Amino acid sequence: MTYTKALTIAGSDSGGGAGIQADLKTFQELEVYGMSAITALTAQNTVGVQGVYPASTEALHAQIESVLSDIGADAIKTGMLYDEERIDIVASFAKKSNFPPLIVDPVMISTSGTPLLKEEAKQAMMEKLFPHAVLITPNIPEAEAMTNISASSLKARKDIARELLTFGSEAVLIKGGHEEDADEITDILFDGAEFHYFTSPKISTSHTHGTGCTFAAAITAYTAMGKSMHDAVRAAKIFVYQALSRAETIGSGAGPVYHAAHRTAEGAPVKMEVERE
Ligand SMILES: Nc1ncnc2c1ncn2[C@@H]1O[C@H](COP(=O)(O)OP(=O)(O)OP(=O)(O)O)[C@@H](O)[C@H]1O
Ligand SMILES: Cc1ncc(CO)c(N)n1
Repeated sequence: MTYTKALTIAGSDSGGGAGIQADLKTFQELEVYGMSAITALTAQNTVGVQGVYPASTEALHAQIESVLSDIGADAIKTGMLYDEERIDIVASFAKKSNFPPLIVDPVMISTSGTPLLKEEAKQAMMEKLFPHAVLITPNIPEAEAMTNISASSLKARKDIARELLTFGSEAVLIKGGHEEDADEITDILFDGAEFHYFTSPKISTSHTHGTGCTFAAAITAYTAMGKSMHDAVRAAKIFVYQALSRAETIGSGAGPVYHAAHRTAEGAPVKMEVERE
């Protein structure tokens, strides 16, 4: 059997719910061989982030070089990148012509409010990394922070998607998990030609830690398998819906999603619509 392989370049979440740990769990659940390059360690649990300890730039460079020069990857994902120096390292690899499809989850701030990317590195991420990505996956606060457009309406979210696409990624996915007072959640995928809407009921739970990482990791795994972007997003949305629907209490705060839920779950109520630009 030949393995399908994926690499995550992200921060470690000691609590196991987000970051590298969520990515590797997701890859494994989807039978994709997972590898990691750690940008920073976080001391983190369900209550918050107690500390952030960046890996040296030398260590980050060496991890990516080790993995790609020997094992290789069918798709790569980034999560927490911490600062511009570390973005530069990732971009120096991503520039190479044989670099695998890159999914950039533009992680900026933890749910509990701790910065995971330095404010001054935001522009560098947009200008230096987005042009190499097949997909970027901002949530609503990240999309707003990158464009200074309030994402309050569907029209505004479409404008945000159009603006973010100008940075050069092949597609943009605006995630709707932060939608307040909603019964349904819609994620919008835009590739310059079509808007695809993926809608599911909103699950009422406070255990949403790691949804964004898990979603982007599942998209990366399905991309590594060779699915089209639309099919990868659809399959990943089902995976994360199932993981959220089975999230149990762990710790005293916002617990993690349950990555193994798809093993026993039967489907998920995800509706899809498409609209031409
Ligand atoms: N309560 C919910 N019910 C159903 N789906 C949800 C819910 N919350 C998030 N999702 C889905 O989970 C995925 C991740 O979206 P979200 O906007 O929460 O990402 P994020 O904010 O980056 O995650 P994180 O909480 O890890 O920072 C999307 O597909 C979104 O639609
Ligand atoms: C390490 C890490 N990456 C990403 C997130 C965002 O969920 C987090 N809380 N921690």
